[in-house]
Amino acid sequence: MLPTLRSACPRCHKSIASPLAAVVVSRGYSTALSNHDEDTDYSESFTDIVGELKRRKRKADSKRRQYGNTFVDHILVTVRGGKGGSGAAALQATLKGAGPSAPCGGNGGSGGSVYLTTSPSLSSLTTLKKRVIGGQGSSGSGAHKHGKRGQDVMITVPVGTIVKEIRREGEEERTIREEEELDLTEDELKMRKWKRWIISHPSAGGEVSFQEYKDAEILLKKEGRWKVLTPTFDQEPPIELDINEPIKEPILISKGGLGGLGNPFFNSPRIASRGFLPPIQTFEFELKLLADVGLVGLPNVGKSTLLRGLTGKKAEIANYQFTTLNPQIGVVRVFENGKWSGELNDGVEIQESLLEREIEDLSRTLGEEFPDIRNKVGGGRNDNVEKIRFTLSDNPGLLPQASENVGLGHSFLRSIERSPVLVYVLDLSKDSPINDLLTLKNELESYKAGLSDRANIIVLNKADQVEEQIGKDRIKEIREAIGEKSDIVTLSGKYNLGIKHLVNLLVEKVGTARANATIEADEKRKIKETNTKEGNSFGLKRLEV
Ligand SMILES: Nc1nc2c(ncn2[C@@H]2O[C@H](COP(=O)(O)OP(=O)(O)OP(=O)(O)O)[C@@H](O)[C@H]2O)c(=O)[nH]1
Ligand SMILES: [Mg+2]
Repeated sequence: MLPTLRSACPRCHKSIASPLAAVVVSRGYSTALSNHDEDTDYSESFTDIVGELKRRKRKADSKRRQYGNTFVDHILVTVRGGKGGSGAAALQATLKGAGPSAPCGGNGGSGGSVYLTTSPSLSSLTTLKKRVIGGQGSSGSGAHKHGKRGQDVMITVPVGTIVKEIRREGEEERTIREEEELDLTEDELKMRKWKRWIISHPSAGGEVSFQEYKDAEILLKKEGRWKVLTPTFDQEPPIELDINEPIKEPILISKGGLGGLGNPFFNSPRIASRGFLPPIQTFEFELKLLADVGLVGLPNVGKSTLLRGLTGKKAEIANYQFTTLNPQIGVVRVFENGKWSGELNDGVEIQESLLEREIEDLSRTLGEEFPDIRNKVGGGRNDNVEKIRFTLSDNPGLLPQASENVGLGHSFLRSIERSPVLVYVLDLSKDSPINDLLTLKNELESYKAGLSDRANIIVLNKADQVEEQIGKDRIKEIREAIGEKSDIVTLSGKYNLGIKHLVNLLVEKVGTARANATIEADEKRKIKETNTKEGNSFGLKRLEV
């Protein structure tokens, strides 16, 4: 049953029973509105929407052809803070014969740093660049003008990302290593090093002398500005972060280099120093989605619709395969009165997202309030006391041979593997949902032994589209194939029917999974404590001698 929502035609502003009807008109199905002007062509005003539909379908198709390159859950990123700008060796302009001009070179600006933060809108590492470099500080110039600071750069990741620094190498070490192969004299090596860190202006008074360089080095060392080697992992442990909750203050992972000093700082006006080049760090980013419940199903069976019905989160829904390209996580809040966060008013249909957007666009055009498609639980917010809250991930559709990395393949299986409760979602309106179930089981099992049994809730969706007897036969067939060990829930995600039973089952399974996890963690802690007492903190028992 479609909801009856009041709206009006965008052209003539005549009242139409439902905005859905207006959309139907827009697509040329004018028979649906027989009492409306027949010679009016409404289709033009919606061509952009139809175009958008085509564009999205093309996008989904091309993503599918890329065989899973869209969901990135593991990536190596090289990061470097920005280089500091150089100091300037400038002299103040003086009148002819007025004596020596004073040094007036400004300092270089320091380089921008690289920070890490989280965003709730991300559910993949796709947006990460492979190289991230802080902005370079600009050089100082005459008249004591200091250079500008380089721009900071932010790396944004989803919650659930593990970040590990796996390599760190400074420019200085690399140069020293290369020089070792050149067979240079000590003086030559010294001169090369000075030239790396000091800018000299030999224009007036011939070459800059050894002594001038030496003095500059002593001064820079005194100021802590002489380039020291990058600390190794033993000296300064690598950065390791397990991001389980949103980051409040961005975390610094790579500091920008200090700017160089201008010539007023040195004994010789012909000398200034260069800005620092921070070391290159390689980070490994891995996304582990932290959902209590994972939905597993072939494409287009209604997983995203179910996520919406359970969580109220606006997941992408459309009637073509691979609408969902990245896992989506929503929070299911279940209240003491039996309601849950995504629960809708009775009879309200969960729309395909495009259709929903059309309705909202129409309301916007007409300056009306948005139709209340996503009603929240109950009227008053304080009516409900929360009983349990858990997360649920809607995953991209699984394809046969996913375990051999076909479709979104391994990356997606890796993420569902982490959910302690798995739910198979099948389309009951298809001829043989049992075959789909066997395909899913087979893929999970081939990926990891025992994983297929973890999914012990089977959701048979789209029950509204099946004749009663045919539906019963299909359910019977599935029950016979799987035995009594799994729960079967027949429902219609789209029309919000039968979901309550699923919510109750999920509450029970998530509760059990959490209790088991607590027991396991307790046991591990106890073993660790015993081992620490008896042996050492690495869990190795001390041998009796
Ligand atoms: N009749 C009916 N249609 C449904 C039901 N659930 C979902 N649909 C429709 O099925 C189509 C696919 O739904 P989605 O929720 O996008 O399916 P999905 O499994 O997330 O698809 P992918 O993201 O491509 O894997 C949409 O047109 C939904 O409106 C249902 O219970 N009954
Ligand atoms: Mg989907």
